[in-house]
Amino acid sequence: MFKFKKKTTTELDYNNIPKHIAIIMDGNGRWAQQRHLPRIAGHKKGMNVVKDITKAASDLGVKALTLYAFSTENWKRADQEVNYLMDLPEKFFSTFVPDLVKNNVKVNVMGYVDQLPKSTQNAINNAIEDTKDCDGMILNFALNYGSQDEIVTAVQNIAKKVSDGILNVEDINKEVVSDNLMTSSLGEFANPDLLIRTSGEERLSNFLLWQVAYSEFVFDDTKWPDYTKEDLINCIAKFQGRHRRFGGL
Ligand SMILES: Cc1cc(N2CCCCCC2)n2ncc(-c3ccc(F)cc3)c2n1
Repeated sequence: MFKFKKKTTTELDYNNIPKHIAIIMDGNGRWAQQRHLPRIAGHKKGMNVVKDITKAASDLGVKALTLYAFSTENWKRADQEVNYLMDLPEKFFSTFVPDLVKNNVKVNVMGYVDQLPKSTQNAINNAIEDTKDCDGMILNFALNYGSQDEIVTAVQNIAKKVSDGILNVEDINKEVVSDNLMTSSLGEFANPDLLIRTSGEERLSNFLLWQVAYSEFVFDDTKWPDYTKEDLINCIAKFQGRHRRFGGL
């Protein structure tokens, strides 16, 4: 049931650290279930792993780290679990903002934030304000996010610009679409170089569908609550071990 990991030291090429890493932090519920704990115990442990991996990624020189924290589909879960999850951003920032500032990490949140509880929105806005002058790694939380909704919203915004005479139909291209996605605030780091999904599932689950067109995917069997800096390094090593092509030879 519990796999003991062989300690290995992996050498990374620090000239080829993926600039933007996106992570689907999966396996929290199953981690708790295997230990006969309530699901929220997995989320609680998972939040502490977010802190560890944020620090690890920043130390490794990652420029942007996107974490899939809550999808638009997660509202279907039990009320008790959703209520607990909605408190996590506040809990995270109440203890971690000083560390983020110390590590020069800038907070960004993408998703339909206006649909979240006001207390959650306030915690997010305060953290964004407190870290706005940080110019190190961007910690980008996907919260109440869904890629298909994101694309529909982008199409609606572009159509409005055309009807308002701001944009001509023939001027709509890939850059215009990208500029209207929620990741546009990440600038040159909008598209992940590496997408990691933990706990062995090999699905995108409506995450960054447009942005991952040329990303490398690494699926790690480790459940998120057990994920460590060593696991992140191993995933980056797999990324570095692949010959990356952008559609060319
Ligand atoms: C809903 C949710 C769940 C959540 N889990 C812990 C990580 C595993 C995935 C599920 C549970 N975490 N962890 C951190 C946040 C968070 C989100 C936004 C923000 F601005 C600051 C922190 C979070 N949010």
